[in-house]
Amino acid sequence: MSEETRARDEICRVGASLFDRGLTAGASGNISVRLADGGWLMTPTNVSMGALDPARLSRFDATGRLVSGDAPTKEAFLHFSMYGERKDAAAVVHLHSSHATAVSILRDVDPQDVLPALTAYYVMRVGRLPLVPYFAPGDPDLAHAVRALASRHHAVLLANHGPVVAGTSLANAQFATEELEETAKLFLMLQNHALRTLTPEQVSDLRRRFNLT
Ligand SMILES: O=C(O)[C@@H](O)C(=O)COP(=O)(O)O
Ligand SMILES: [Zn+2]
Repeated sequence: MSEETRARDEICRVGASLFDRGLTAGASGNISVRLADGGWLMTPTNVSMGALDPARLSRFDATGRLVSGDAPTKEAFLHFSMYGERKDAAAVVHLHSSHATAVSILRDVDPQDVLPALTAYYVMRVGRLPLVPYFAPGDPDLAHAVRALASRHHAVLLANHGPVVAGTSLANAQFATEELEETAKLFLMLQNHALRTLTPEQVSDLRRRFNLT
């Protein structure tokens, strides 16, 4: 089986898994994968993550030209922004997962780092999470705003919208997105409770141990 065939199947399998577990509803969310020839596969616009067809994914060549498949996600430029700034990114996942999206709507969060270091696994998979100011979905200014953060952050939270996460593989992007969602859920459960978050020393220790940037 070719690398591209495997990538097509993996995108559809991951999309169905995310959809079936309620991590993005309706036709929300999008996924992309960078291929070895420098091109990309992206999910088409207006399609449920639960009903993706490997043969209909949007295929771009290495110059970013659409060469086959259905019309791509309206966030194609946002995905390209991530890849442009992160040479190690092999995949990008964007969801409207409920808890992360709820946090993206809270008024009093730190826009430099929206979620506290609640657990070690969150620090290991996500790290710092900046809030991208609100722009309409598909607005080129949204892609520009993500580009401005992407060299320093593989995960960002779009205000009043949802998370965007890059990974060195589709599995890593998926796992980090799921960890972000679980941490957002904990954060909301713990509102109005006194927290004992990880200390800066504990976070630095994790960064050293696991070679995190
Ligand atoms: O929120 C939106 O409209 C997009 O960001 C999205 O999640 C789904 O759009 P398409 O990928 O164009 O279907
Ligand atoms: Zn969206």
